[in-house]
Amino acid sequence: METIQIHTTSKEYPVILGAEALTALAPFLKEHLSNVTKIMIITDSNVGDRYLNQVKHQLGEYEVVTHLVPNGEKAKTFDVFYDCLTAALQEKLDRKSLFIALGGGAIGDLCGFVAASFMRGVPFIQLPTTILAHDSAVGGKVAINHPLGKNMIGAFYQPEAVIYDIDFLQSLPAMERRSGFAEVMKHALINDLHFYQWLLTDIDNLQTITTEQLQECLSKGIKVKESVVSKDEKELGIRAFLNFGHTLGHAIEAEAGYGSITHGEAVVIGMVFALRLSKKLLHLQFEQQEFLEWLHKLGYSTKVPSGLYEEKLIDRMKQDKKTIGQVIQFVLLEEVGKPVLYKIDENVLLEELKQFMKEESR
Ligand SMILES: NC(=O)c1ccc[n+]([C@@H]2O[C@H](COP(=O)([O-])OP(=O)(O)OC[C@H]3O[C@@H](n4cnc5c(N)ncnc54)[C@H](O)[C@@H]3O)[C@@H](O)[C@H]2O)c1
Ligand SMILES: O=C(O)C(=O)C[C@@H](O)[C@H](O)[C@H](O)COP(=O)(O)O
Ligand SMILES: [Zn+2]
Repeated sequence: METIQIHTTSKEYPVILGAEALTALAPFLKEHLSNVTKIMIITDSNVGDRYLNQVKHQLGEYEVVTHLVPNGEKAKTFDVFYDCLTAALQEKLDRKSLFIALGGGAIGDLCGFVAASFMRGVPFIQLPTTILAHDSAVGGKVAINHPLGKNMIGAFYQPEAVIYDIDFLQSLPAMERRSGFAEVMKHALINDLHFYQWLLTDIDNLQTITTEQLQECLSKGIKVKESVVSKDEKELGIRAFLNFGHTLGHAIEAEAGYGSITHGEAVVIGMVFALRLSKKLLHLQFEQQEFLEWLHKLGYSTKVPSGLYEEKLIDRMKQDKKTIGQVIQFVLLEEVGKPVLYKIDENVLLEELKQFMKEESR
């Protein structure tokens, strides 16, 4: 088991990562949150059916209630958010109560926002169950979606701890492995050429990846994230680099309908496009073909899903949180490990996107 300490301006907390990390939960509560009155676990049925009893067993001496929400992106809606708050009030949670997010990024984002809002803020702990959550559980971005844009309603609100038991990852379906691994690639590409090269040479199958390799990927990814959020918790500057691949990725998710493509699979398409722009506009030296072949071998599609239109995607990008005064901004790379935020003219972007969608659909 490994502990990675996250330092942000508002809070410091540990990520406890490894096999059987769940056993660290009760000792953590005893040491740091000894006066907890009640615990509400927010989870979904995919995760709850498999792991809820194990978690409850660890919490034997506490008063625990569970609130079940829809699986996946359907959890990040106003209605579900409202229902969580209603359940918390009905269960008489108070300011000394604790929320636990048991699940992937959707559960973490929702539960974190519930915790941030309930009585103006009560503590929460993240128990991630997906690869993707090495990203989402760290750094304190919590949010729900609006039909007009991804993660539009939310807060920066840090957890008390992230307890990341990698035994939970064994039941992840292939599509969710791909989704999560996309954020591992992102962390490598924006921060560390050696990390990227190691991924490219050592990881060729996400189903047979070893526990050691997986833990190494998660640990390295979390350290990249820590190095960014410790300097810029609220995205006043460099935190935007963590949005590499997301300008187009989020537009695809919203335009396709939340949940019809996984977050990571949309981000992969966004990264491919951002790398292409980086080569064209910033003369990035990068073996794009090698990257594409690796992605295809791992099972990713690098095409924008059919039925989506360039103009509509551009409209979505104009509502991206990085867009200021209607000017779209992309995270591009000058080099692998050297990201920049780049303002891009809408007409240039439209032409590039048209070309990309034409070539990638061949
Ligand atoms: N806050 C952040 O910084 C941040 C970072 C990246 C992504 N996100 C958000 O995270 C969300 C995606 O998270 P995700 O990829 O973890 O997906 P998810 O939480 O939607 O989970 C994906 C699916 O896998 C199931 N599942 C989860 N764990 C499982 C397990 N161990 N075994 C079997 N099934 C399991 C879930 O029930 C769900 O159906 C998106 O909404 C994205 O916007 C947030
Ligand atoms: O932590 C961040 O900052 C990120 O950008 C991480 C992203 O992987 C994540 O998808 C995040 O939720 C996107 O944030 P948003 O502000 O663009 O909604
Ligand atoms: Zn993301």
